[in-house]
Amino acid sequence: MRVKTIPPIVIMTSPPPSESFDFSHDNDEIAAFSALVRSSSLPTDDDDNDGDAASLISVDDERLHQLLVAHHDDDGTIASLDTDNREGSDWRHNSSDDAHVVNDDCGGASITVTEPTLDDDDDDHDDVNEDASFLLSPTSVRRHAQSLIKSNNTKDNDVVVNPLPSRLLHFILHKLQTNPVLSISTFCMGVISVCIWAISSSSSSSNNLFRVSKSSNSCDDIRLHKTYPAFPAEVLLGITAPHESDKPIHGVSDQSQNSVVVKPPYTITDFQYNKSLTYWDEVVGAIAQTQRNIASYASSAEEVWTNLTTWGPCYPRAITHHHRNHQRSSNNNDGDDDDRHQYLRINRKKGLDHNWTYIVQTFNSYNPSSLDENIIYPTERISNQCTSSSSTKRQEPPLGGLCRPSFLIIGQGKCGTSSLYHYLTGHPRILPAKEKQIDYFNYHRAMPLSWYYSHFPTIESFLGRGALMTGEASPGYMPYPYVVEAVAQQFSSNWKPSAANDDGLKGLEKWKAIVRSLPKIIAIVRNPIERAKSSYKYNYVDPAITKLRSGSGITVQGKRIPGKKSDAYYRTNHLFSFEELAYAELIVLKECLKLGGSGERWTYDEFGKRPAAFFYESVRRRSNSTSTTSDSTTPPLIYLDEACYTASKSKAVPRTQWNDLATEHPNKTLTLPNLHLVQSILGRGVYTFPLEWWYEVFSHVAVRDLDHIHVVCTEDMADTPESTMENVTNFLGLPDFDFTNVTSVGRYNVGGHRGYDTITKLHPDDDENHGAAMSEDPLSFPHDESSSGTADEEDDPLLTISDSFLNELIHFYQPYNERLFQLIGKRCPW
Ligand SMILES: Nc1ncnc2c1ncn2[C@@H]1O[C@H](COP(=O)(O)OS(=O)(=O)O)[C@@H](OP(=O)(O)O)[C@H]1O
Repeated sequence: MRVKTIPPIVIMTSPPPSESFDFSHDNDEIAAFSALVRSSSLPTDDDDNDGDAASLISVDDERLHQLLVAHHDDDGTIASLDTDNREGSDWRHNSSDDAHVVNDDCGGASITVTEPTLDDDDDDHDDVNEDASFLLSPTSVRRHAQSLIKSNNTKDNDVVVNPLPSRLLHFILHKLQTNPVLSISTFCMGVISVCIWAISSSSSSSNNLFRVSKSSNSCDDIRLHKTYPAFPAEVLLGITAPHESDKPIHGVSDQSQNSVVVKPPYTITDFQYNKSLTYWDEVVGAIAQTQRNIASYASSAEEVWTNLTTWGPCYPRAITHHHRNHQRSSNNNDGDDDDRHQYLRINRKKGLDHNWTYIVQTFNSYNPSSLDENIIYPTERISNQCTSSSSTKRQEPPLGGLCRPSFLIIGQGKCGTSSLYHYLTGHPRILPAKEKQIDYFNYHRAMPLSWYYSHFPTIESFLGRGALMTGEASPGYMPYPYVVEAVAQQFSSNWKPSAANDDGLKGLEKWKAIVRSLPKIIAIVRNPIERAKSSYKYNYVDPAITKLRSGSGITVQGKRIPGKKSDAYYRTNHLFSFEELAYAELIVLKECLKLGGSGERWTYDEFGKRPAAFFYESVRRRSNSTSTTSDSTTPPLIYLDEACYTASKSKAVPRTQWNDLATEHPNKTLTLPNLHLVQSILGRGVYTFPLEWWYEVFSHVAVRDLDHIHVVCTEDMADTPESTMENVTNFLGLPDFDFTNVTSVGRYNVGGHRGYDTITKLHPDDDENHGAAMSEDPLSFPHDESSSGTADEEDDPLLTISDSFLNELIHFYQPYNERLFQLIGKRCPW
């Protein structure tokens, strides 16, 4: 039987109006609804046939809307789902005029469908507005289901209606009743996931736990991997998988059929052996507690709610602003707890008055093309409340329901961070951020933390998808010690770099605990000469040509450079070659990075003389140590980006390192803003210096069992992508996953700056656009294995390097590369 891919609608029945909830009670309405399902032609799975079943019907929400509207006159059913205004969980009220009760003609039970509001725009949106109800008779439900079958031109057995134990539904509804606004999404997502699981498990004679149809043209779409609906709800809700004996198999695609078969890639046992997961204890604790609660049927709403809304890296769902007013004044996250209890107290009383009987929740989880809608992000971006003042930061909006990143890909820029990010988020247990690069810790630090977290999926997405983590990739993090400091202090207020040295073992234990609370750090490094060429193109050639072409008033020697000329014209007349720029920088770097050079002095002055400086002790310790380097000829910690590049000479010569160049080639001295990174096309490839600051915080020689930083070689990602990704996965403590389908899609952001999300297929024949993209882009350089150069690019005179300069570069980088390999404990092939 083929399972339909249309999004499911969950129709749930209400709990009895009693505060002490009896899970074994079979509500009349459930029985009536079960009868309704049985009396329809749809198959059910109520094995013991005792009516202990409510039903889940897969139906497209748009379709349902149409159907409901269509039936309005027939039987008085009101259909007022406001599909226009719905985005994520942002459901809106319907007008009370639209609601009225229907006398049903099937089983004597009338069914009220109440649409909850989760409209975050409204401060006072805590209660479900009963006026917003719309009403649906059992007859119309059946009719809708039947017409749906017809309208979709499917065979009967394409729609599967499965029962869920009514006590489970009672249980869930009870939660909704006691805390409707806050927990509704969580539970609906859980139930939807259960439905999917139930549907697929009953519909397949094989061991498949999930089946997701593949849309015709999406099979090659990497994003498909992010739509796997495997989920923890089955574990969470205490439901055992049907094939317990099956060891879980990690996400597998069955390409032979028109479907992708996915098995949940982990079970609770995976967690038990995977201690490296930062929040392992929380996850296991939440699962275990929830299972116990369900098993005993004696849990309090608070307990279960807490467990379900504190998932892995997510903060408990915050209370609405309205209820925050009731709490004692508190600006920190602990306020959430007070809020919750207060809210529950109020709502438990109120809950009795709620006439919740059915909730319709739609969730469009299976359409790969609408991936972005599938991930429920916070409905409101909080940027409007932000200013740069630190007092504003103290009044952080609550973090409830938001999730923090568990890993940061910190760079280096032009080393394949886009590919690494996309490959990694192809793992079914990782949810992507709203965008690859958030740049919070370098550019947007003044924004509240909630702004940062609003770029990540919410707790509902985590629960619904069975995700274990999310993360981002901002290459602008790596070069800056102040970013290391910001990350450490953001996630742990106790951090100080010397913690591990404070008082022997105790200090070390303290340090471990602190580091475990930080996101894991992933860095990627590439042959520095190749990186430099990529940067030259991205940071210099492309922006310069774009600007020149636009004729935006760039002058040389007082004369305006004409716009709309050919690229070749600009390259020949107005651009420095790679070698020219790199040579100028090399002189500066050599002086800066020598033992006792300006970099060492500058860094010591900046950090080693101010006890309040975050890295004070690190800098002093390392400057006294003779064993920090492999060859004793390179200096200790250097803040390369700040220390090595001198200030502007003039507007026309923004770096004094370009002084000679400007004199020799006045026609190429462009007064362009945003060429600042060109100062460090070579420097950013001396990876050891920026990384050592990160290692000061995230690694410790004495603690081999706790490495919180992992470095990937770009060339390994190019040559052996699957095993490279497997290493990253192991580092993150995630279940194994076969990345073949993810990495074989191609590479991201190839050739200058095509966009972080733009894929270039590995074999040009596979990609119609590839050729076009490359022919637009004749400027490039001789590439190594990891790059994507073409013969055309290799001919570009701007990129030609003399043998002597190439050797000089190799010689320059060699000691720093060795020092890097010693730091990271492995060698890259350069
Ligand atoms: N899988 C894989 N293996 C090897 N190399 C790869 C891979 N994916 C991307 N790339 C190359 O990485 C360069 C882009 O790096 P980033 O995405 O980090 O750039 S950015 O800093 O975010 O702008 C860019 O380099 P250039 O093409 O030389 O510019 C990409 O081609």
